[in-house]
Amino acid sequence: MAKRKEPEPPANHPELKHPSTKRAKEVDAHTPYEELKGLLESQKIDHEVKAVLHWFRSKDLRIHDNRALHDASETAKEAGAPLICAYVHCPAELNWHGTSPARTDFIIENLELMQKELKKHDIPLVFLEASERNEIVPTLFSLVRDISISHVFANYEYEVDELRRDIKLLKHGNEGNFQLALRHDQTVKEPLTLLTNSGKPMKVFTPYHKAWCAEVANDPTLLDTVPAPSKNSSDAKKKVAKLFDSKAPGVPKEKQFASNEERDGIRKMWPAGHQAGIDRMQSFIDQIDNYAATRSNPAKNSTSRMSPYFAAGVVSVREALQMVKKYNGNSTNFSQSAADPGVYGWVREIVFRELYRQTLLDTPHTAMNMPQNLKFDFVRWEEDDEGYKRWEEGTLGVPFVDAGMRQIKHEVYMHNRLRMNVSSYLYCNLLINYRRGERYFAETLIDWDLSNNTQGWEPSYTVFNPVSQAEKNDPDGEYIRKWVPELKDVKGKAVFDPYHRLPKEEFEKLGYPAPYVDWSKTKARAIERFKSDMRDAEP
Ligand SMILES: Cc1cc2nc3c(=O)[nH]c(=O)nc-3n(C[C@H](O)[C@H](O)[C@H](O)COP(=O)(O)OP(=O)(O)OC[C@H]3O[C@@H](n4cnc5c(N)ncnc54)[C@H](O)[C@@H]3O)c2cc1C
Repeated sequence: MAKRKEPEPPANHPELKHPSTKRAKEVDAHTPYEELKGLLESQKIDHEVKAVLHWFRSKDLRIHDNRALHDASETAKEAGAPLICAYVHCPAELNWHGTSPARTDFIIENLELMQKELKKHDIPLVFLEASERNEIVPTLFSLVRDISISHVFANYEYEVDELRRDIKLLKHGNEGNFQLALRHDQTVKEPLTLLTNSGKPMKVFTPYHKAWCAEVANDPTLLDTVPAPSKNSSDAKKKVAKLFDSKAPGVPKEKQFASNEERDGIRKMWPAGHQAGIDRMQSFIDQIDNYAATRSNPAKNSTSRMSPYFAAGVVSVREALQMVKKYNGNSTNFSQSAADPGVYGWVREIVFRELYRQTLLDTPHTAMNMPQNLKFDFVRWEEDDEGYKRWEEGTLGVPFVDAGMRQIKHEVYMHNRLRMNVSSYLYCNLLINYRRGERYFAETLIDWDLSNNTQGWEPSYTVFNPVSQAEKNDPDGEYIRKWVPELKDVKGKAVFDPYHRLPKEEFEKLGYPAPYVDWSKTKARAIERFKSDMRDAEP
């Protein structure tokens, strides 16, 4: 039998472009992470410390408990050399990832606050601008050369392109006489260190979670945090005096909010800054008891809403877990048998985040617009622009899904239960390429995070039923009534499925659409399509 071909992405949707499954497997077999690690190990490391640079990227925007920044500071202090910080702003990079206006603004606001904080430590934060993605390294390199930096520190970013960028920097280092040091900072357990008995990185959540809990219970130092950097000495400060008045980058035109009113509303909802993140975490701990019982009920607002702070690294997960540890009787045993259900449940979500980073390094093709299960690349998706439009505006006639899609528009955030439901509806019931939804999330969310998002969007055969999901998780219909005002006066269980549960005349008065597709029929269509298209697929 002829080998089935992967369908070509349609030309009018460049965001759907991706490499072949063959290329994906090649990258998995020779990962850029391995290459980078090898190059780091073979570096010359006898440079005299003249000036030290910490390069902030968009995932470590804090000065507290920042591993690379701390080590940069210690290196500079020991040698009496100046410490300088830099951030390279690259609008093309924001476009490449589809970063939302909200996340762009959040990043820039945090950078401005950090610049002020660092100034109090007599450390300059220099803003550089690279017009194109391939200009990022040369732009940083010119700063390194201009001020004779001997040591560059940064925290690892685990996405393929970001690893390749660091490989490029390292090659410059070898030519340009500086040394590069990268630190693992995003997680508690370093990715690729929780292994199966046969020595392979764990992939399955339950064993990973069990192993993670055991390690953290036995070794509380895994949660140790490091202090903010030391002040530059007055001599060191003098040497870098001209770098203190660097101006924060402006928001690129295509990343601006529609209005100042919208911007102000979002900034109020998601205030920037480390202290704002810590305050939010503290308010969450005050009600963490409710988490186990109501975390899946989107009306109860009982999750932490810490995701934007974790995604941009404004607060580290170690700092957050130190606070949880205090609540947990000063114990780092977060397993089910030892911790309160709220604590156990919340830490479990952090562990998902950790596993997803391990997965990103283990199967880097997941950062290349390719599904984890490569067979899904063989599915023929529907080109249903009307269906997509209704999905995005929240007018599918499916209350739970529509409510979620309206929440994301207003809050640049969506409750996890809804993320699960709206994604399933898009690629199962509408049979629209899941990549379109993944991209829309990136373009809208303030908490966009490549590994959480791509793995959240990983297609599967599970088709969520939005009516029973709503009945179970939003039992009073409060969330639906809040976000879909057309249904606010609908009484009782009719709110979950008004088209089928109200008399025709009553339904017609609501001004709310009938379901765009039939759930049962489209569920059967999706299963059939997945089965038939993946049957002979040989990625
Ligand atoms: C389709 C889909 C897309 C998603 N896209 C993103 C994304 O772009 N960015 C993002 O941070 N999360 C994403 N998630 C995961 C999850 O929905 C959010 O992290 C969570 O809703 C954030 O709210 P919270 O901070 O109140 O979570 P809490 O319940 O308080 O959880 C605490 C933290 O744990 C992590 N976490 C929680 N749930 C998950 C999860 N399922 N997977 C991985 N980490 C988790 C987050 O960092 C979160 O802040 C996605 C999930 C799905 C199903």
